[in-house]
Parts: sequence; structure tokens; C-alpha cells
Amino acid sequence: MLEIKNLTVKVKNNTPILTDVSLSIDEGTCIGLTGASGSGKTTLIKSIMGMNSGDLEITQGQILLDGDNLLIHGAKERRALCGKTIGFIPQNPMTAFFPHAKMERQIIETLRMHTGLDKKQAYALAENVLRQVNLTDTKRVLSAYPGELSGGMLQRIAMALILGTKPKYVLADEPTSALDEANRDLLLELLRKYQKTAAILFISHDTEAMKALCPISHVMECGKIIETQATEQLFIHPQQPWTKRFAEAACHREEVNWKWTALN
Ligand SMILES: Nc1ncnc2c1ncn2[C@@H]1O[C@H](COP(=O)(O)OP(=O)(O)OP(=O)(O)O)[C@@H](O)[C@H]1O
Repeated sequence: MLEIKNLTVKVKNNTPILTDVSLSIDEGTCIGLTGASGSGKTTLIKSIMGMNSGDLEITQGQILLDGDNLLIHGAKERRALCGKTIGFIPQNPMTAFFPHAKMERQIIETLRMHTGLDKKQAYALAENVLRQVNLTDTKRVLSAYPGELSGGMLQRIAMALILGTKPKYVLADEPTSALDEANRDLLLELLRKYQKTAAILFISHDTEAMKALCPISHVMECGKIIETQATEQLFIHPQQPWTKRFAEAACHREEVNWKWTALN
């Protein structure tokens, strides 16, 4: 289980970014997390991964990975622990890859590090998982630098690495934000299957995706969790003003989509 207990993160000038945040994800579940832009969702994920910039500090709380408090480990040890057990699909996939190395090197090295495969076996696995995320021109993808691929392609490569390295936990930060509808549906289906043997924290503003994947969702505002409900209920009986506005906007979008589909 990955447990966040009473986590508080501040900028070093003392401005709080997260205040007393608690949540947990357990094997076989996908937990949703939504909230206003700037409410602290990405900071929460970066705090778990030990990726916050130096001007932020965790002033209170615990991050327990299978009972082991990550915060007592040094940065290097912590990254190793996280790298093995926690997979990450970043909101901005460009930041996930080193810009000056070809994808082949980055993908093969990552797969070898986590699976112990030799180079040839890792190459075959890379091709296999790239095809699973609908990147069928594997030669082109592997010979490209990250800057030569689209954001949506890089997001799918991050998912392919998860399929190849099989982490027990996945932190997915708006993983469908750069995808067209067909690839969004494919990624959601892959996450839905993956979740059977793993635990996923799914950050999203995509209400349909949240309803399809997450039995329970949390809502964040101004660095705090303001509401937690069964996801279906969250959009039918939202309790907090932000959630009410969000649910109304989602309902309006669904109506527009429905009318548009009917017209066409
Ligand atoms: N290093 C930093 N120094 C100062 N403020 C920061 C730093 N990192 C993040 N913040 C602030 O913390 C708040 C939360 O940012 P965060 O990126 O976690 O929000 P978010 O909920 O993921 O937003 P979005 O939905 O737009 O991605 C924002 O106001 C942001 O400006």
C-alpha cells in the first residue's frame, strides 16, 4: 500500500502548497484525484517521487511505501526505491525524457534496469510494448529524439514503459491530456487492465475517464483535500462549491457532445 499521511509541503519562504494531505492507494484499485488548476495535484505526485524543486520542503507528514517511510531515506536511495516500485506518467511528458538521447537508448536502458534482460531481449520487449500503445512504427519512434515526437506519443511511451517494467504503483498525472480520442480510450483500457494487479493514482479533469476507472475520487483545492466520494456520487451529489461547478461544467460538456453527435 502507498499511504500519504498528513503531508504538508511549503515553499521555503513558508507559503503552503500542500496542507495536511492524506490518501492511500492499494493493490487492485485506481483512485481518482481532481481539483482546480494550481491546487497541488502535481506537487503531491512529485513529493512522492522525491522530484520537488529545491525551494519546496516537506515540513510534516509521512509517505509510506509498503510501510517504509520514504522521507527518512536520502534522495538517491529514495529515487532507487521509487524507480523500482512506482511508475510515473507525467502531465508534461517532455520533462520525463532526456532531450539529448535517442528514445532507443532511454527505453532500452530503462527496460534493462528494471527487468534484467539483455540488450536484444529488451529491444524485443520495447517493440512489443510500443505496439501495445499503438506506436506501430517502432523503428521511427526508437530512432527519434524526444523533441521529434509529439506530446501524445511521449505520453504513450511513458505508458509503454509501465507495461514493460510492471511497477506495483502508477502515478498518472493527466495521462490523457495530449491524446486524441482513440488513443485516450486505448490508454484508459490499458490502465483498466493494469490496475487489476497494481495500484493507480489517476489525476484527471476527464470526468468520463474518472467514472470509468476510479471507484473513489478525491478533490483538491488550495493544497487541501476538500472532498472524497464514490466517483459516480461525486458528480451527482457534489458537496463543495468547486466540485459543484466542476460537475455542472462536465454535465454541460456531455450535453453538447450528445447534441453534436446527434446532429452528425
Ligand atoms: N517550486 C515552487 N515554488 C513556488 N510555488 C510552487 C512551486 N511548485 C509549485 N508551486 C505552486 O504550487 C501550486 C500547486 O501547483 P501544482 O503544479 O501542484 O498544481 P496542479 O494542481 O497540478 O495544477 P494543474 O492542474 O494546473 O496541473 C501552484 O500555485 C504553483 O504555482
